[in-house]
Amino acid sequence: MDERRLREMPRQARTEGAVTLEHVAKRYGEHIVFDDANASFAHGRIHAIMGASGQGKTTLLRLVAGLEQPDEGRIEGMAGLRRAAVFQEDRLCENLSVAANVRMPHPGLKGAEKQEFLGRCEALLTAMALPDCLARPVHELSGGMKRRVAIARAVMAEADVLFFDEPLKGLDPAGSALVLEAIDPLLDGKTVFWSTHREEELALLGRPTLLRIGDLKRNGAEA
Ligand SMILES: Nc1ncnc2c1ncn2[C@@H]1O[C@H](COP(=O)(O)OP(=O)(O)OP(=O)(O)O)[C@@H](O)[C@H]1O
Repeated sequence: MDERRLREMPRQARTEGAVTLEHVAKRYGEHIVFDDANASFAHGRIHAIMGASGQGKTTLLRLVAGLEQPDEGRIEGMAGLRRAAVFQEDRLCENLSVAANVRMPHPGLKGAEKQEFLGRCEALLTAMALPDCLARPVHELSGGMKRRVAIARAVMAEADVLFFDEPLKGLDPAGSALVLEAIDPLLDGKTVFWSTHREEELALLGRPTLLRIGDLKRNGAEA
């Protein structure tokens, strides 16, 4: 990987405070996902959200991201913050090139700035073992390659808060380690919500705070 180049990438300022959940309830019909959830997630940290399938990891991320509203209670600490996400589906535009996809959050980039941005994307994708793919249409890529493009797009977006919902799904352990090593400098100082059910990702994430979603259902949690 081109370490020097990655380290030149701009970093976000650390944000003070926390995202808090206060007495949050969320139901789908009769199904109660959260009853009285209370939690605090410090800004500028990586928060690993762990739990078995169906426990509510995606629901939590969607609530904090503002894509769903709680039935009761409040979520504070997100006002005015820029968000980017990798959800379980890649949500890439299949007929567009990789370059066009990673540029989507930056529609105003032109000329030298655009070239400089694409140079940084190329360095990041190369570090993820995806060299020379910027010009390729996304529909030509494998599932694991698309995952990495979706992750690159999110970390290259100028977001304060990043949501990753099982982002390494479908990647083997070596590929997962490579991706995490590559994006690590770009997560610095950002508030990151990272959902997974794989314990081994915790070590790869460095020192994330850990929320087991079962604890959120039972009681308050602070991270
Ligand atoms: N739009 C919806 N309508 C009805 N039920 C839903 C909806 N979204 C989620 N649920 C239910 O809410 C519960 C929590 O779902 P969620 O997707 O948050 O779990 P998860 O922990 O992310 O699971 P996985 O690891 O499988 O992605 C599940 O029982 C699910 O069936």
